[in-house]
Amino acid sequence: MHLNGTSKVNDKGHLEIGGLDTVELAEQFGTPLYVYDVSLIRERARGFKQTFEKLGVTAQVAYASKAFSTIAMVQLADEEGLSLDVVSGGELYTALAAEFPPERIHFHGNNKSKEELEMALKHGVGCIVVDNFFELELLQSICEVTETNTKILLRVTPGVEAHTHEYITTGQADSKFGFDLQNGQAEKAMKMALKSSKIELLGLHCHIGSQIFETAGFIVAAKKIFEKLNEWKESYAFESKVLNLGGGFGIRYTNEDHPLPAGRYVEEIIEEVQRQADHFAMNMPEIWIEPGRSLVGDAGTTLYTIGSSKEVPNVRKYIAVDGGMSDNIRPALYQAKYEAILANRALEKTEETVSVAGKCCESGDMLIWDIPLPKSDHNDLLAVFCTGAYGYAMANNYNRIPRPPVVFAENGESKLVVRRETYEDLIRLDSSIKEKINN
Ligand SMILES: Cc1ncc(COP(=O)(O)O)c(C=O)c1O
Ligand SMILES: N[C@@H](CCCC[NH3+])C(=O)O
Repeated sequence: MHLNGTSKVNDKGHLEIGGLDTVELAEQFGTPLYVYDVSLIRERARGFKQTFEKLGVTAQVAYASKAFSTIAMVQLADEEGLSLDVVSGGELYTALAAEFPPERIHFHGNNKSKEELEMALKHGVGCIVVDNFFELELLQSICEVTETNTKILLRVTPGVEAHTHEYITTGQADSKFGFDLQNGQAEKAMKMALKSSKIELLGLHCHIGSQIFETAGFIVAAKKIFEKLNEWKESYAFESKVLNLGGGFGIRYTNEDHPLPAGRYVEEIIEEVQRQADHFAMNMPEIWIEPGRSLVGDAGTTLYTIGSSKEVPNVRKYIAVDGGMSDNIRPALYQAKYEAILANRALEKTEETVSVAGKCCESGDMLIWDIPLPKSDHNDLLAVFCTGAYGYAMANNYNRIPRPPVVFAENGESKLVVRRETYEDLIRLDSSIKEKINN
C-alpha cells in the first residue's frame, strides 16, 4: 500500500487523511466523496517555489487550475504565493470570485472568445498567452477600442512532444496549440507583437505534454527555443524576458510510475536555461512553470461505497461502486491506472483480485481492472488514490448522476469546499414543461 502525504492507517484499521478518519468523513458527507490532503498540496507548492529560491532564479510557479478549479483551491494557491493559469472564462471567473490577484493570472487557450479577452483585460489579468494569429489580431483590436495595454507571451510549438517516459521531436509540430517555431509562424507573430503599442511581448511559452517522467523533453525544447531567440536577438534585437516552459511533471499513480522529485525537474530546467543563456550571451530570463497534476494529483482521494458485485466464473469478479466515469473519466478516456484500498479495513490482508466497476450505463465504465483487495462486501468503503487532478475537474453528469462534493482535510479539520449536487441542480437549467407549453 502506497500512502501519500498525511494519509495513514489508524488504530481502528481505517484510512486517515489530514488527521481525519475517512470512515467518519464518508458518514458525514456521504459517498462518492473527493477528499484533499491540503498539507500535501502546500508541501508540493513550497517544493517548487523553494527550488527556484534556492537557485536564486526569478520565477513564477503558476498553478494550472484546469487540474482542479474551485474557489477554495484557487485561494489555497494564493495563500501559497503561486500564480494561476486559467484557460477559459469559467476558470477566470472562478479565480476572480476567489479574489485571486489578477496580476498573477495567466490566461491560456487556443480559442479565446472576444468576451473572454475583454473580461481578462477588464480585470487586469497579468499575462495573456497568445496562441494564434486570430487571437493576436483580436486582442490588438480590443486593446485599441478599450484603450487598454496588456502583457503577452506567445505560445510556441518547439517540435517536441513528451508523454510519460518518452519524448519525440517532431519536425513540423502537428498541434492545435501555438505558433510553430520552425516554419516562421512564431517569428511573424513576434514581429506583429513588437509593432503593437498596446501589447508588451514578455517572451515565449511552450508546453510539451503531460505526465512526463524525464527532463530530456524540456531540455530539448529549451535548446530549440534559445536557438530561435538567438536569431531574433540578432535580427530584431528581441530578448525574451520571460520563458514559460509549461507544466506536465508526472506523478505516481501506481508502482509502474517513477516520477522525479519536483525539484529535480526544476533544477535541470534551470541549469539548461542558464547554459543556453550563457552560450548565447543573453540575460537569464525569468522562468515560469505551470504545474497542475503535480500540485494536486496525489493529494486527492475518492471514497466510494461498494454496492453490487458479480462473479463471472473462471473470468473475474466485478465489484461496483456508487460513482465511476462520472467522477473520474480518466480510466475510460486514457486507460489510466489507479490503486485503491478498503478504507474501512485497511490492515486486512488481500485475498482476492477484483475489478472495480462504476455505475454508469457504459461497459467502459471501469475504474480499476484486477486489483487485489481483502474480501469485500457491500457497504465497504473503497478509497481510490491520486484522483486530485482531472478528477473533479472532468466530472460530468452522465446518466444524470450528481457530482460528488469536495472536502478539504487538514490538521484534523474538514471543510466542505464544494457541496454535493442535488437532483434539483441537475434540472435547474432545463426549461420547465410549463414554459414549453406556454411557448
Ligand atoms: C499549457 C498548459 N500548461 C499546464 C498544463 C498542466 O499540465 P499538468 O497538469 O500535466 O502539469 C497543461 C496541461 O497539460 C497545459 O496544456
Ligand atoms: N486531462 C488530462 C491532462 C490534460 C492536460 C491539459 N493539457 C489528464 O487527465 O491526464
